[in-house]
Amino acid sequence: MSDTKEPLFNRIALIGIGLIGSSLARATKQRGLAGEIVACARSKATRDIVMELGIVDAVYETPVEAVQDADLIILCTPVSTYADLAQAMSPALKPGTIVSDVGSVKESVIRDVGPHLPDGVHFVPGHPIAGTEHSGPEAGFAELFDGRWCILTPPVGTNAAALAKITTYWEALGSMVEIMTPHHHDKVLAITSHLPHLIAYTIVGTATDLEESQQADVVKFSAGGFRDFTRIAASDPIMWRDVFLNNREAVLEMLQRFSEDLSVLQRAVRWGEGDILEDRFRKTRDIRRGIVDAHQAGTFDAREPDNDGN
Ligand SMILES: NC(=O)c1ccc[n+]([C@@H]2O[C@H](COP(=O)([O-])OP(=O)(O)OC[C@H]3O[C@@H](n4cnc5c(N)ncnc54)[C@H](O)[C@@H]3O)[C@@H](O)[C@H]2O)c1
Ligand SMILES: O=C(O)C(=O)C[C@]1(C(=O)O)C=C[C@@H](O)C=C1
Repeated sequence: MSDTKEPLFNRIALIGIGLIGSSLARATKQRGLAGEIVACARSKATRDIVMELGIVDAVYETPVEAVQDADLIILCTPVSTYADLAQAMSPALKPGTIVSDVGSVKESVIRDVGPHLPDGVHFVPGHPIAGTEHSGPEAGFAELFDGRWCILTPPVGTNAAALAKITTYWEALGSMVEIMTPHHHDKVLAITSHLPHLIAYTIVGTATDLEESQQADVVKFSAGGFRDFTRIAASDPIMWRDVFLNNREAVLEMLQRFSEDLSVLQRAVRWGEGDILEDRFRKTRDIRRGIVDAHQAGTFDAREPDNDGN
């Protein structure tokens, strides 16, 4: 009798094969989680690259071809494409198929995808809290999800077996799974991910609007904090446009609070109120230390948040 383990899924279809899709393809293949991995990419150039990279078994031009006979479909494109993709692939979906995604916002995804799925198809939205500023199929790597959180936001009434299977899949990719409501997800991510990106895009934009003489020195001396902002501000413009268009309420709420807090610091700088500045900076340093401690205890994130040794 053979002791070869059955893969978790017979056929996984990845709709969109950029940073996240190609990382999923690589990790799924490396860990033997699917009998077959197929993808959908619109351009021939991308399809050629993906086949050359050898990360999938087949790649199709249209979603309806790609999802044929798949038992797991994962949307890995910018979130504004989800409604059209769900509509396009729905005629090929069979009862029992699981549809998931990796989108950075969740309430809009449920709104956009859910109505297009036929009865009996299980929808389990997800979001790996892992990424880089790079995009495209060459940017992916198999270890991306290792030791990172993956948040699942199953709608009320989600099939328990489908939820358990997606949980097992992400855990097999090395992630830690947390389940929450899409509303809670969007609020938390608005402050931990979306606002930081908005601030990075702003500060780098502000620096590039300076007079020419100052601009040259911005580039020359951007070795510290500013350089970190430029990394984040290099993230994909389409993906991030879609995040802000689809998490408007939560981002605006966090932005309002942020602006108020910034005004307090602005006032302290103006009036030389050192105690206010010091108090705030001490509190934030404690928060950072708490995050690192939780990380080292294995309760926050199994990977170093950064490599600065703090
Ligand atoms: N980059 C990150 O850090 C990160 C992290 C977690 C989740 N996400 C989410 O993952 C998703 C994909 O992001 P990414 O970083 O992999 O982006 P990416 O730009 O690297 O890849 C997206 C791919 O989708 C393709 N695409 C766009 N529209 C398509 C369509 N209609 N049909 C088929 N393919 C299409 C693009 O050509 C591109 O190859 C987004 O929804 C994003 O919110 C990104
Ligand atoms: O590390 C990065 O470059 C990221 O921006 C990753 C990051 C994040 O903000 O943490 C970006 C978007 C996601 O939806 C999830 C993860």
